[in-house]
Amino acid sequence: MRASTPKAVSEPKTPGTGPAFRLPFDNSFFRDMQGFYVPWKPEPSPAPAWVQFNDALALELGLEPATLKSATGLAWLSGVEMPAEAAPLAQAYAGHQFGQFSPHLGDGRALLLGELIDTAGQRRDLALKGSGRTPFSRRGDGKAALGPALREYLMGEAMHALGIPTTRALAVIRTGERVNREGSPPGAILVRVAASHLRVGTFEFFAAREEEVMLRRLLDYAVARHDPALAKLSDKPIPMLEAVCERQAQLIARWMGVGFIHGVMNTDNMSISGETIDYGPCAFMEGFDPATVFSSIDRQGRYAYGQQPAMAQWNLARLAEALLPVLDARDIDVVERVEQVVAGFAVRFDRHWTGQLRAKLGLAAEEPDDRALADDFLQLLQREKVDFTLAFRLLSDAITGPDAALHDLFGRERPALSDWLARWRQRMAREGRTLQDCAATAWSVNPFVIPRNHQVEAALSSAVDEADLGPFERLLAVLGRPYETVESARPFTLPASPEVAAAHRTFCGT
Ligand SMILES: Nc1ncnc2c1ncn2[C@@H]1O[C@H](COP(=O)(O)OP(=O)(O)OP(=O)(O)O)[C@@H](O)[C@H]1O
Ligand SMILES: [Mg+2]
Repeated sequence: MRASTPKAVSEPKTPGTGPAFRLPFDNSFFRDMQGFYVPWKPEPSPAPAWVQFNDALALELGLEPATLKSATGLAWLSGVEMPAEAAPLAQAYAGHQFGQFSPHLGDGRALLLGELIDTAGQRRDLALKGSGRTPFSRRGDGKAALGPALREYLMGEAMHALGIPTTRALAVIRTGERVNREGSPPGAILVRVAASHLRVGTFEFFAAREEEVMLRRLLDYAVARHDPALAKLSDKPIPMLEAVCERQAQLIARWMGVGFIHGVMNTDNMSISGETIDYGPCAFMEGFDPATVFSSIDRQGRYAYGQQPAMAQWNLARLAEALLPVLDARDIDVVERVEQVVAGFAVRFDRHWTGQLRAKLGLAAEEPDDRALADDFLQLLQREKVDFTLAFRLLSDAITGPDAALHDLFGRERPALSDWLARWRQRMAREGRTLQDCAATAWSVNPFVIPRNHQVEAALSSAVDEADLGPFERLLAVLGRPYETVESARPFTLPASPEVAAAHRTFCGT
């Protein structure tokens, strides 16, 4: 650990001695993991310019925003020049994409620049996405368009503010060239910060090549980085698999608690660290329906909202398979134990999901019928495709306030809602806590505002088509305080559905 490295990047400049500041990288992956990557340089951006810079994240990394936002900082993060201590590399990985195995994916448009130790002592990757072709690019151009880069920035910040583990963006930079996509949009680089870029697909890459020694090294590296408490065990694969299952079970329950649909839960987009990674065609669900899909490429609904736990488990089974070569072959029960761990994901998820739902209903005590109570509410939502976020927020408000707005939202299901509310209130009376406390529980997990797709798209089209970042920045600011009732943010709580929006507007006066 290099926690004692100067926190800020500023250092006094002595004329003629090079840059006035540094990025204090400590590149464990480059150092320890030869054979897992190709050293590679980004393509220099022809005319780079900042589009977004994340001051708060820079500070978390121990970097001075003002210093990094200099011309030198821009050159470093746009491929024009490499910071002295960077060791840029493209990582190898494979992956199951929509069920099909691709043995050779890897960073086709991304590069790990290096690792930084943040102010909390955590190791974080600093990577570029959209920085040009690499040996893994296949037929791709190695580029990213400005719209999707800004989308990833916004979604990552929204998830972070919601308290959900996620990769985040330090910056979005225009490269100064147009990319070969529909409408020839501006090209961009997303500067991404992650607990690591180890994916389920990283293990699959070496398992498919039957590289047992490499798999062992990868396992040791992943454990040292994400589960150091397990590092001393002589037999690490099963405990590591359990730890990854636990993190994914928590993550998927948190996603579903805010209506998040990842959209491309391929094994190459599932992180070993338990962070959300790759905000491709993701979105937040509005009207509640577990079959909701956002991605046009997901025609079968494989990654629909309600499929996410099953798909996470499927991906974890692929991780388990990839670990088989490093399991103790003398242990005849080993396959059975691995199967139990993967099957155990469902139990872990269920526990976290029940916990989420309980909190969403304002409950803290545990009663056996809580899950049925919550499921009945979800069924009511599903019948009329009621807006998921509004319903739970208005339900939270109804704990200590009036419930007229909630009734309006349920349309024809109002009588059924009244019956359900009566049951819920009886249950809450047994909490042994004040209603204010119950409301505080509910408000802490039921966001007031989420990134609604129609608003995200409008903000992105202003940014990309009209070079007006105002709407994007206003949305970003609102999403930074998702659980607070901020009166000026009411317009951002409106769903896409005109009927629901109209009813809500009437009620809220927005
Ligand atoms: N424009 C591109 N050029 C080259 N390779 C690409 C391009 N777009 C995607 N790929 C590669 O295709 C594979 C799957 O892409 P996917 O969209 O899941 O990842 P990504 O969004 O590029 O990156 P990440 O998962 O790091 O966020 C990856 O190997 C990725 O590097
Ligand atoms: Mg990806």
